[in-house]
Amino acid sequence: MSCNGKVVMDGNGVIKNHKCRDSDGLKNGFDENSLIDKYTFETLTETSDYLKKLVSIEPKVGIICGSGLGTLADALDDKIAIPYEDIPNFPKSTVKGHAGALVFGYLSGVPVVCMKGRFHYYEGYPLWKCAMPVRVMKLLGVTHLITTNAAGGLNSNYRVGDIMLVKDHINLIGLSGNNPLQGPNDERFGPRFPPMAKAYDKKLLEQAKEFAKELGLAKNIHEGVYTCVGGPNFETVAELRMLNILGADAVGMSTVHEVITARHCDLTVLAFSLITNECKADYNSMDLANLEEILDVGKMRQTVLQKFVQKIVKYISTSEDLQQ
Ligand SMILES: O=P(O)(O)O[C@H]1O[C@H](CO)[C@@H](O)[C@H]1O
Ligand SMILES: Nc1nc2[nH]cnc2c(=O)[nH]1
Repeated sequence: MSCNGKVVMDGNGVIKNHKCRDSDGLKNGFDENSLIDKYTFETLTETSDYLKKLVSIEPKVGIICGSGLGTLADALDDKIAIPYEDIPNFPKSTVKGHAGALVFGYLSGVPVVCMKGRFHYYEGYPLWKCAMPVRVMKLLGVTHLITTNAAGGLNSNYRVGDIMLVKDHINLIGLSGNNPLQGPNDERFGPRFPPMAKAYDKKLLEQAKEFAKELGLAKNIHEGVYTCVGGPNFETVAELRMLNILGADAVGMSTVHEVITARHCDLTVLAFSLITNECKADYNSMDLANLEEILDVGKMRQTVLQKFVQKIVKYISTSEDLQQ
């Protein structure tokens, strides 16, 4: 369970003052030897056990709904929604467009669990905490993660409403020394030094591209590189120019730490961005990104994206190549 005592952490989750450990160092779910106060395997198992007792559905696919994409969870059959505040050790959603519930149910007959609302670094949560639900999904039996986001299009060929399948990422936050896997490594989740060169499953990506075409999105589907910045402010013109030079096609404030955590514990990953705004690296441009417009684009695409995700989930459940 989470700590009720006084804990003072810096922005990276590094503890400054912790007054509520017991002698085994794990009473409150934290590892005493860690400079970073991360949940242990046991703490996360407490969370997954709580959910297993509450819900009989055994999810195979985990879905993370991006900003304005919570309606992906609405398409589930036989839904059971559990508010984050009722789940032990779960953070709370604080951003508009992220409802804050874990939704269990079936998509195309396949048992799934959806995060209707994700956690962002700019909300004040350290990266490991933003990504902790991915480990809970793993402990629930999930083998595949579909993570989605709203993102600004850096690639000049991208238009609002397009979908970018993520083929790779640039972990800007990680390259500057902040990573969800920081701190002691628990081999029960995965290795100390996980490779990230093939983080996004190529076969799943190719298949998703075909599904997008079947849904009439041939002109709107791309594959590209996503980059995650800390936020919450949108980028300056100089920053957009830098991101273009780095080779990023879309920019957002999420997803990368989830994918790293998922690959670390060997989940197969598909990620896609809904391009909600075009990032104009031009001082004369009058287009300024704003949340309302971003959420509107999610609404505009909700029906087709529900069908898109349904097709992907069905494919995951039937494709032998993807069985783990
Ligand atoms: O990445 P998701 O959660 O879709 O949200 C994106 O949209 C928000 C900005 O409006 C930011 O949180 C950005 O990361
Ligand atoms: N950082 C960032 N996140 C976004 N999410 C949606 N659009 C944007 C954007 O332009 N920049």
